Amino acid sequence: MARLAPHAARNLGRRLPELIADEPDRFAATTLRVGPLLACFARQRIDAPAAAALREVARERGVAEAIAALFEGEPVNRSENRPALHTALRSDLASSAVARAAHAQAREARARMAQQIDALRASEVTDIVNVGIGGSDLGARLTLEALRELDPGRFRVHFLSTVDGHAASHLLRQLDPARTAAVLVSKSFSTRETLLNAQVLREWMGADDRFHAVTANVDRARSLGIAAERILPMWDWVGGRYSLWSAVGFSVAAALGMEVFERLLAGAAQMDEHVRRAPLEANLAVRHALVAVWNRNALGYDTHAVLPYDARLARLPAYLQQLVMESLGKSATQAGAPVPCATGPVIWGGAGTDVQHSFFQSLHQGTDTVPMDFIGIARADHGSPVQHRALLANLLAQAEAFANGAPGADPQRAYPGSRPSTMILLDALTPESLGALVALYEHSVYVQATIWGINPFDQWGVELGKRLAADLDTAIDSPESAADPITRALIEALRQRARPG
Ligand SMILES: O=P(O)(O)OC[C@H]1O[C@](O)(CO)[C@@H](O)[C@@H]1O
Repeated sequence: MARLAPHAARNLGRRLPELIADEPDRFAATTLRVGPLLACFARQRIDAPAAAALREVARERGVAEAIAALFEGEPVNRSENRPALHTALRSDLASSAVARAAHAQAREARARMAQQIDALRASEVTDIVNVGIGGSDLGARLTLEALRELDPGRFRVHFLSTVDGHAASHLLRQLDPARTAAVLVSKSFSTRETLLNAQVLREWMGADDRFHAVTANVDRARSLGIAAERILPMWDWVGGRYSLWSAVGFSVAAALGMEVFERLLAGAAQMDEHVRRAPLEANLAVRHALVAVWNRNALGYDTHAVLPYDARLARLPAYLQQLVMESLGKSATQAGAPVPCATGPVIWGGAGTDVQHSFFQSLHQGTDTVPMDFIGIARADHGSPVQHRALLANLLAQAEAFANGAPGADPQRAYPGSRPSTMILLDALTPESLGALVALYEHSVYVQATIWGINPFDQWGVELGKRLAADLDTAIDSPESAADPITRALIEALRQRARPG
C-alpha cells in the first residue's frame, strides 16, 4: 500500500471540486452501469493516476484469478478449507464439477422449498415466524421490507432473532398458535438464540407439524423432532451472511412467491455474470472495492456510511454491517501473519431523509471525514410524484453539499466539502435490482479481502463470546463459579437488583 502514499498526498492536497473540474469527462470515466444499477464514483477523492495505481494493486494481488477461483469453487475459505459458492445458488457460470454440483443441489432445494410453500398456502396458516439470527435473519428481513409492494398478503411474516424474551412474548401475543408456522433457519442448528426461541415457539404451538427447518445440520434438526420432509438443506460451502439466495430465503419466497424469489436470484446472477467476465478496469465490484481500499488505506478513513434514500431500504446498513464487518473485520492474513494495513471499516448509516436530521451535521462539519455510499431509486412505486421529486432533490443536494461544501467568513457556518461519496442509482426497487445491489456488495467485499489477504468467509471472532455466554448461563445462578472477578461482581449486582421490591 506504500505506493499509494504519493497519490494520497496529491489528492488530499486538493479540494474535491478542483479534482472534478480538472477532468471534463469525469462523470463518464467514473460511472459504470450493470443492468438496472448505475454507480458513479466521480465524487471520490481519486484522480486518474491514483485510479491507475489502484488497478495495479488489484493486478498484483491477483484479483482476477481470485474471482475465477471463487466462481469455480476452489477452497477460498482457507481456514475452514471450503469453497464459498454463494454464486452457485443463483448462477450457472462455472465449469468445475464442484460448482456445477452445488448449482444442481441449489436448484433441487428450491424445488423442494416451492413444494413446502405450496402446502403452506393450501393450509390454514396465516402467519410465518422466521426464527434465526445474523445471516439466517437479516437477508430475508431486508428483502421482505424492500419488496413489500409486491406482497400479495397471503402470509404475515415475522422475525424472531434475539434471545431477549421480550421479543418472543411481544410477538406471540399477536399470533394464533393454530395458524402459525415456524421456519427455523440455522446453518449450524446450534445457535443458542435460535434453539431457545424454537423451544419457546414449540411450547406455545404445542405441535411439530408446522415446523420447517433450513440447516446444514439435518441430524440435529431431526433430533429436535422436525420431520425430514420439512427440512431444507444448507451446505458448508455457503456462509451464513451469503445465504439469502438459498432456502434461507424461505420466508421471502413464501410471502412474495417463488417467481419473485427467482427474479431476486436473476438480478444477483446478472451482477455475477458482469463480475466474472468484465476486465478489472470495467468491473463494477472491483471498482467499488478499490475505492473502499483507497479510502481505508490511502486516505485513512475508518468508518463508512451507507445511506439509502428509500424507506424500504432502511435495513440495508444493518445487513451490510454483518456482510462487511463479519467478513472484513480481520487482522490476520489467510497465511496467519498480521495484516500490514487497516482492513474493513466500521459500517453504519440509515435511510434518508431522516438521517439528515440526525447525524448529517457531523458528516458535514465534524472533524472526521466519513466516505459514503448514497443509494437512490429513479422510479418510485407510490402515487405521489411530488414526494419522490423532493426525496431525489434531497439525495442530490446532500451529495453535492458534501462534495463541494460552501465557504463562509464565519468558520462555524462554513462547509469544508471534499467529503467523498459514491452514488448508486437503481432504475426502480425491483427483485432484480435488489439482487444485483446485494451481489455487488458481496463481490466488493471479496475483492477487498483478496487485496488485504484475509478470509472473508470465516468469523472466529464471534466464537469466544458464544462460549463464555454458555458458561455464564450457569454462573448467573451460582456466581461463585464465574472465573472473572468483575463478571462475578456484576452477577451479584444483577441478582440484588433482580429481587422484587
Ligand atoms: O445460521 P446459524 O448457524 O444459526 O448462525 C447464525 C449467525 O451466527 C454467526 O455465526 C455469528 O453471528 C453468523 O455468522 C451467522 O449468520
